Amino acid sequence: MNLHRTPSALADGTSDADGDGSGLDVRNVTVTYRNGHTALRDATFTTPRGTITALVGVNGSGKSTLYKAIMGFVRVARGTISVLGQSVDQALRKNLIAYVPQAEEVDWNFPVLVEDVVMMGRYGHMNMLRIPTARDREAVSAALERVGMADYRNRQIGELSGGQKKRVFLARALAQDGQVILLDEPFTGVDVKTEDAIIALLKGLREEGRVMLVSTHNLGSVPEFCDRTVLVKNTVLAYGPTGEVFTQANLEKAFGGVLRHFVFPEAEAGRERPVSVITDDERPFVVYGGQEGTDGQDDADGPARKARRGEARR
Ligand SMILES: Nc1ncnc2c1ncn2[C@@H]1O[C@H](COP(=O)(O)OP(=O)(O)OP(=O)(O)O)[C@@H](O)[C@H]1O
Repeated sequence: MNLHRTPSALADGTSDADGDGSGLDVRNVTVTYRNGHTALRDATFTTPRGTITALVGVNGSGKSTLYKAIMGFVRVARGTISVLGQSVDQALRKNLIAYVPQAEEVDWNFPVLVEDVVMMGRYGHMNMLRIPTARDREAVSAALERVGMADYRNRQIGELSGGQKKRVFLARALAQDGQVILLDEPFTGVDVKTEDAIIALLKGLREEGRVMLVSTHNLGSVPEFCDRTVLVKNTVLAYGPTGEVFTQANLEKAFGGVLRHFVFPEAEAGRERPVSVITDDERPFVVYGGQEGTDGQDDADGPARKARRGEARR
């Protein structure tokens, strides 16, 4: 767990379009809303390029506030945020930050076609008249193809299922060519197949060196695809590699009594270790004998996958 890293931003806040190779650097950030409520206090974490980071915390812990700060939607009262070695303003001007919203944030009655939603990702690349070029159209087609939604491009967005809508917003982030992609609870209301498809896509984007921040309540899926974790509770409680941060003790600190936590001390046939199930959601995080993650004695599917699919044996 790395709590005190050297800031990776360049001293003058500038660098080339791709940044200096550093990822996201949030340092001592405090956000106070107009009503005087301080939603985030002295929050610090850093995550490099080519990573997927889980943002985990209870409702109201400050995850969305952190996203708003990274997107420049709220004023940061204290602290600094550096995006690929640049200030938030510079990163926004270069379209480096993309956001995939929660379904509830969108007015689905607004009549707009799928391809138009994805084209919105290109706005920052267009001039003031917003007339799409061949390159913009190609980017939209490629993004829709990549998320498996090419056949839906002329459908109204409001007619799609929850999982399909999520994919369309992911396509918008891809069309934008965002290098830092903030995903707000991408798995809420999606089935396991779509979740797997989204995870596969995120892993591909990680290979391309992008930075993904994923807020999620699906604790069971975090060790499976998030190499890093940030635990939020009005501040950042801990951050770093998931193997170090995503522990039972830390989760209890982050969730307090909010988590449902079952311990099954009796060994199952052939098992000698207790089994803990930690969940604030229908897909739990399972701890075997105090060890999280993979279990050599398990079958090939592994406990994390079973947990995610709600197949943890009880
Ligand atoms: N515009 C606002 N004005 C005042 N307080 C706000 C505002 N937006 C959020 N808050 C408060 O700030 C705190 C953090 O809210 P935030 O939306 O960041 O939580 P969250 O972790 O994203 O929650 P969830 O998991 O429910 O999405 C909450 O107490 C919330 O009531």
